[in-house]
Amino acid sequence: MSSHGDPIPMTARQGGPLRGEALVPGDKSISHRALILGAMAVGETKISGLLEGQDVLDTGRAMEAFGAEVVNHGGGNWSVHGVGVGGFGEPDQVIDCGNSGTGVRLIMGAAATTDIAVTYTGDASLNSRPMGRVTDPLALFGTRAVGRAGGRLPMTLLGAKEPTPVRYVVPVPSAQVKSAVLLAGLNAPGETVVIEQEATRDHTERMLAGFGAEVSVEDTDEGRVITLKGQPELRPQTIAVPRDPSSAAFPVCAALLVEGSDVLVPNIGLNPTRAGLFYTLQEMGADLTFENMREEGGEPVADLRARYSPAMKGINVPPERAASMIDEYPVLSVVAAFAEGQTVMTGVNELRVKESDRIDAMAQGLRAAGVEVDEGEDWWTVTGRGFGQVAGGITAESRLDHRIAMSFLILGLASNAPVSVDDGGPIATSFPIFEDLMADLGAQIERTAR
Ligand SMILES: O=C(O)C1=C[C@@H](OP(=O)(O)O)[C@@H](O)[C@H](O)C1
Ligand SMILES: C=C(OP(=O)(O)O)C(=O)O
Repeated sequence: MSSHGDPIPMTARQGGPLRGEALVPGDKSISHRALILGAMAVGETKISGLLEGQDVLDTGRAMEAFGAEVVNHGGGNWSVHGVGVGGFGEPDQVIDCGNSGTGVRLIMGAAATTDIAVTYTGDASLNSRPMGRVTDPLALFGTRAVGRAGGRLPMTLLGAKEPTPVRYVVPVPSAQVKSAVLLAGLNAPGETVVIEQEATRDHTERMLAGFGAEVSVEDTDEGRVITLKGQPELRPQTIAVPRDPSSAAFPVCAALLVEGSDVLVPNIGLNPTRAGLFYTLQEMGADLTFENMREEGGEPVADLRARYSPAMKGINVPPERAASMIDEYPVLSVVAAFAEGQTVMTGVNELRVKESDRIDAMAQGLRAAGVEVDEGEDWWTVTGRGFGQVAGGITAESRLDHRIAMSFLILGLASNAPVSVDDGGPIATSFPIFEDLMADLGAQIERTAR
């Protein structure tokens, strides 16, 4: 994958307005889940609009290593011939999940309750991220894990021989942890119960129900209680993946910041557990509208229209909204740099354990670009300089983190001097068409000579 290869330095600079339609690729979270549940069903699942980013391709290869047949029919159409719950075979090679936390954590869960030994690894970013948050609950099923110090990859998981169902209160707001436990629960007899205190993205619950599992969700004083009946036969599905709101965030924020812009981003998944950024931008005064609201495949979708919005103001982003926009804080911090007044972001410790420490990565680059940023362990603030007042003129480190690379390039489209990133390679993990899509809108982003 490109983030393993030579760095791809890139530079963004001011140009004319951004205009047109931005057809962003399929949702990354839903794409991973479609491949994994397809591999756990009996028969052929058909997927259209699959994200063909490296993270998802790595998950597809992993499903093949477990014995599923994964076929690319072209044009975003894929099929997965599954081996059934409990049908995973032992891979004869290490499972390399590249840069993807979602990939490795969900796959660990899916394989944890089958009696096979699996070794996982990833790139330097993934191998520095904590896996104990997943292997701790998987141990309750009877799975054993041996990895590097601090629960880091590479790591081998010995699947439970006789899995027992689990009741688990998720200690951090993480859809990856919740999903790993639910996927492990699929091959445990009886009921697995997962309780989350803060609602996180619910694609796993929705898709499990779609594949015919018995799954119920109840809001109680203890939190959101998800109950799954183990050992179902999953029925293959036809899945149309909606476009990714987390990718849409980049052309949307660019349009808000670049003078004269008017961009339509059609058919975006607006699941409420994902849409927090768009409500935050509206509260800041963005000219952002949801057109043609509708339901598709059980998920709310709309066309987003974003226009240049030079009167945005900083706000306090409520901590209870964090999970619904967790991947969007880096690009929000860029918008906040142009707004008037301070933007306060609290309840965001999780940002420190993503592909990079995202608070530190954005704070360092924004400060170098002339923006005041203050931070604590689980909060940060950006003091907006106003439109036309952000200096830029930096080269930011992307730290093997696609969202950091794209966020700094968006900064460069509106700052006074160009902004470069040392490596745009990681962008291909989630948004492989980013450069072409932005160029079609009129953005001045180019690869720079090293
Ligand atoms: O479940 C998922 O698909 C994801 C969950 C989130 O991670 P956490 O579970 O670590 O919050 C998010 O950051 C990631 O991009 C995708
Ligand atoms: C955090 C992210 O992904 P993952 O955890 O799957 O690596 C992301 O895409 O922003």
